Amino acid sequence: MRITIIGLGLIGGSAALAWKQAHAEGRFPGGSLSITAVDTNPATLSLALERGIADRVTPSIAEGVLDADLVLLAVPVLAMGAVMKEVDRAAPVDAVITDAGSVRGSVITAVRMNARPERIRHYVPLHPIAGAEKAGLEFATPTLYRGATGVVTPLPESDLEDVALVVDLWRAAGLTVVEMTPEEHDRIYAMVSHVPHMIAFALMDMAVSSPESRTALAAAGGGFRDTTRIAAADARMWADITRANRTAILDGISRFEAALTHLKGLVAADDYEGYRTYFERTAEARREINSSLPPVQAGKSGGDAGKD
Ligand SMILES: NC(=O)C1=CN([C@@H]2O[C@H](COP(=O)(O)OP(=O)(O)OC[C@H]3O[C@@H](n4cnc5c(N)ncnc54)[C@H](O)[C@@H]3O)[C@@H](O)[C@H]2O)C=CC1
Ligand SMILES: O=C(O)C(=O)Cc1ccc(O)cc1
Repeated sequence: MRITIIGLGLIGGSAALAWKQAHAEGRFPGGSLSITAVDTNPATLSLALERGIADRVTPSIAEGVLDADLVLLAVPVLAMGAVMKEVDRAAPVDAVITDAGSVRGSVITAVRMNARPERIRHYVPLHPIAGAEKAGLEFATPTLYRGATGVVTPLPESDLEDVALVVDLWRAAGLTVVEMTPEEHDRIYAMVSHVPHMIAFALMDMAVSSPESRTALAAAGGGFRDTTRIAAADARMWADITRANRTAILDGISRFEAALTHLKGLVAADDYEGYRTYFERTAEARREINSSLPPVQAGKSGGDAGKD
């Protein structure tokens, strides 16, 4: 199988490494494997060749997708439409297209607007819920996806064989795949990923705005570090996600404000029983995440998308 990855950063590079490893271990579902990398950053392409992450590299999308069986779009979400336009012009008409973007609704719309209608049958969006606060190929690792969840959001037109192929490929990289509708995906990831990032950014802003910030940050313990780790994430990526999922993020921020206002009220009233009960409830909910339940089979569209 000839895979072309457009955007060989943390996500695209880790996918390449994971698939190469699966292939070396005889677990790659697509038979033979050859990876072509396309990236606008020449240093990334040099590194990809130097480390054997890709077999071929090119800055040209047209050249990179010419004979592709499958194309993975792993560029920032607001770049997906422009990239798809170039892919559409040059890729074989039956090439499977998938994208790893963090937002579904607006990315799917951008892909639809920039591809001929018959291509959409071969388009299978799948968002790996694995990453880090570090961007770029230098941080890519073959184990990034191991044990993580992936969310596939097939379109009404999606070819079922293509859906199964994309799911199998990501499973070989280590993901457990669940299925959601795009709307469900964007609401849920606003709540468990996008808004938590907004809160981490705001928490950092609060800390650095304090006159005592230097002393405070140097003296902060694990709790502050844990809750703000993701504030170090890539600014361009998060600006793109914010615009692309703005409505759901605004709704999530409002719900967070309501939760914080409720807690503030308990503290203001010094309602000891009230806030103790509140902490008990949230602690119990948080501990449940640790009890290693299988990934949530979200959505009425239903459950585990792949076949076992
Ligand atoms: N970083 C994370 O934790 C996660 C990110 N994602 C999504 O995956 C996608 C990629 O994110 P990362 O790999 O983290 O970013 P990254 O910044 O590490 O990599 C993006 C790569 O795309 C290249 N690029 C940008 N525009 C391009 C274009 N027009 N044509 C070709 N190459 C281009 C950049 O040079 C860079 O190498 C984004 O859509 C992001 O929302 C999904 C899951 C997790
Ligand atoms: O750094 C972390 O813990 C993350 O949560 C990474 C992440 C960022 C964006 C996504 O779309 C999915 C995962």
